[in-house]
Amino acid sequence: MSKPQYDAPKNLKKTSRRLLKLLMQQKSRFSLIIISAFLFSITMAIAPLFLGWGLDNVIALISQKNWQINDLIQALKLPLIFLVMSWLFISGFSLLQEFTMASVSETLTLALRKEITAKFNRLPIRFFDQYQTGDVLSRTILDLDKVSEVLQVGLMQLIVAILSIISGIIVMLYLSPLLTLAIIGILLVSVFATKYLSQKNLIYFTDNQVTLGNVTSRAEELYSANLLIKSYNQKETVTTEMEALSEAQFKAFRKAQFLSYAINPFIRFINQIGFVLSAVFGGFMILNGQLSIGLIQAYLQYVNQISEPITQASYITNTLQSALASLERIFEILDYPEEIEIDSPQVVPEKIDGHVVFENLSFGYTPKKLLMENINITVKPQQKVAIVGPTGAGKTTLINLLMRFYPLNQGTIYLDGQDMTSYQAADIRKRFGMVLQDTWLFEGTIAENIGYGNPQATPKDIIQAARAAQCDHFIRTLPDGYDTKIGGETDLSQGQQQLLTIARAILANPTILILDEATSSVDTRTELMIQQAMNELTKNRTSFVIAHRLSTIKNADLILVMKDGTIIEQGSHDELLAQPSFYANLYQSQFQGSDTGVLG
Ligand SMILES: Nc1ncnc2c1ncn2[C@@H]1O[C@H](COP(=O)(O)OP(=O)(O)OP(=O)(O)O)[C@@H](O)[C@H]1O
Repeated sequence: MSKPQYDAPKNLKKTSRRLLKLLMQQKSRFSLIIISAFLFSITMAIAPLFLGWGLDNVIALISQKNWQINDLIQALKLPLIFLVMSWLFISGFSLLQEFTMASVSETLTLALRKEITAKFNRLPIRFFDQYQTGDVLSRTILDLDKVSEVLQVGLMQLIVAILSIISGIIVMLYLSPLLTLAIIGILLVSVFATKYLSQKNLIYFTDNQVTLGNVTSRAEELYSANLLIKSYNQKETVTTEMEALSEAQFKAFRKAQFLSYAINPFIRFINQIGFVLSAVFGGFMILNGQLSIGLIQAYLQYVNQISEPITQASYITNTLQSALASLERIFEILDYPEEIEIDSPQVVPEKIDGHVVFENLSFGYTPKKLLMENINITVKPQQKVAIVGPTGAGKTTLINLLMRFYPLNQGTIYLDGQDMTSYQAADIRKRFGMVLQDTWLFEGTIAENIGYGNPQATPKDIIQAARAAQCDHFIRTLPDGYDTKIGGETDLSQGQQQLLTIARAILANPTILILDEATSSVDTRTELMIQQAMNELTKNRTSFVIAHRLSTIKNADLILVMKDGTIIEQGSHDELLAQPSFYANLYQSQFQGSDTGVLG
């Protein structure tokens, strides 16, 4: 897994604008939040005045000598009613805005998640070459989670904090401008302290995320390569490595936690200094008759009420920034250039003969370096093409180009005389079937796995395909037959898995078939069964086989011999052997006298 980057966003303005645009898609709910937060802050700003009013009424009453309990009730009645009402409003608004914000954030996250999923289907293979699986997962899971969490909590807090600060300061300025300016001065110190500490904290948290990422990806490797580790006796090395990574993660976590717990008490201490100073100055003002006791008590409540949001706001802006950086990483995937399709594609004809022509084809994975140049191949309908050549020769690349996984630098591939790019890639790919060495079976029943490429297939069709692929017999010996679940208790051998994928391809009934013969050795009987199944599969359709077995190569109508990215020879087995050739050399060195040699 590549290291996650939880740094500041590269383009703060642009990303914030884009986020706002996304939020504006839920305009009514977002407006409700703003209105509710506004009313919440106003009520918060007014509430202390009611308490002050009540307190002043009580002080005025007890300074008279003859007062009755009824007088006290009268003095407190109205202020208390207003106070209770304001607290009810505050709770109501708080509930409303938090609930609505959670729903806005979840809707936005769901929309992003759906957009990413849809995007994956449109991304070119080049994207998957460029980004590692771990990186993509961390963007689509961790980053998205972070955005959702920060939006839900952080954004709401920020909106409320800003509005509370503004409304609080307005009332404070009204009560005592001089004292308010002094308080703001002290609070600014705590703002800068918070900003500084939370930035440091973010760095520690980033470290924590990175070290956690390292531990996770190493653990992932350990599980998947467990067999390899055991067979190479690497247990100790791996354990030491894992311990070192876990140790580093522990240290980073401790640092991050310590600072995050230390920030609040420290900031609260500075704020308390502001509170004490206001109390002292307030005392003088009461003595000088400038303010009543009730109003000073209200004023002190304001100091508390704005100091918390002020420090909170400076803390949240950092968290928001890191969420914006996460969002940027998600946008990077969403903005990745998609497979280029022509504007008005041709409809793929119902019947395709499978006549394939590569004409003057050139291709390179990077624009600067060409791997293949001037490739010309003609394959007649229902021919079997064997592609052979040493490792890295370009066999897979040729198949990738046929499947339109990469755009050509030059040249054209024709299918039944029609330029393949005149069809939509997804439409034309439906006519191709692929059976690769890495058999892909998903968690589900055997029947579901075979029926994957043909949703309309009946159980009878599935059994028929399994028979043709020589796997009906072994499926019936399994505890639940075709309903046996793969991935649980049932472990299938490599050969059995290969047979199932062949059955799947037979059922999908593609016009053109791509086969990557397994190089791994299976027992002779299974090998024979696979061979028979493959023969069944390639019958009556054009097929391209990355061939490793001599029997396949000998039976092929056309052999393409590849070396260093190019086709150096082509012809039938007999044609190629009839003259001195690279193929003849390969054949003599690897196959003569044996029928089971492996080529490529
Ligand atoms: N996605 C890629 N990006 C860049 N270069 C690549 C990519 N895939 C393959 N190559 C390079 O292209 C060349 C041909 O690779 P290719 O996989 O087609 O060979 P191959 O004949 O199928 O090999 P093998 O028999 O080992 O599978 C190699 O030099 C390889 O390093």
